[in-house]
Amino acid sequence: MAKQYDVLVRLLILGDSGVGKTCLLCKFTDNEFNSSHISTIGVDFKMRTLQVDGIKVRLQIWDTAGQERYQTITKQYYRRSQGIILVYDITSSSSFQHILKWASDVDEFAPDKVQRILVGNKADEEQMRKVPKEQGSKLAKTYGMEFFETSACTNCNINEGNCSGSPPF
Ligand SMILES: Nc1nc2c(ncn2[C@@H]2O[C@H](COP(=O)(O)OP(=O)(O)OP(=O)(O)O)[C@@H](O)[C@H]2O)c(=O)[nH]1
Repeated sequence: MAKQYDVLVRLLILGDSGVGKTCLLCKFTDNEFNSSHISTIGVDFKMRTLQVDGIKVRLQIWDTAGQERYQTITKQYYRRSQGIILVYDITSSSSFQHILKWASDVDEFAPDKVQRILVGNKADEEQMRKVPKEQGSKLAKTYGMEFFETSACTNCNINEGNCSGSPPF
């Protein structure tokens, strides 16, 4: 049987409850969007294989519960991750402020020099925006992260270059 992938990469999605972590993952792996909020219990994962420069890269993406009560469980998964996606909701200032706490947990529990990116989700909710795009960009620069605004709802920046009017920084 042909080998299904050349490289396995483990990614972890972190952020407050309700910022849209599960929706981002479902959109990326299955092109599905769920308008209701069903809180993740502990952790869950999904896979997607991409072709990158002729190499089959299998992404194993771990979705974590944002709720405080699951943090003991979710922190067990930091150590094995090779990349971390920190997510806030552009309509929620508190979810943005809490990125500092998520980033400090990453410093404490994830491998040294793990790659991180910052994502401001729900970019379709412009009229409800509480976090200016520049603030997200500034925070990302401070931590040396790439920054994207996304929408799992409208498919903005879920796959590269498919978000007209809202290119990644
Ligand atoms: N407008 C809008 N709503 C979104 C978007 N992404 C997610 N949502 C909504 O936000 C709510 C929470 O989404 P989830 O993906 O369940 O949130 P989560 O971060 O996984 O939450 P926990 O599992 O509790 O940590 C749901 O009602 C989603 O439909 C988006 O891009 N735009």
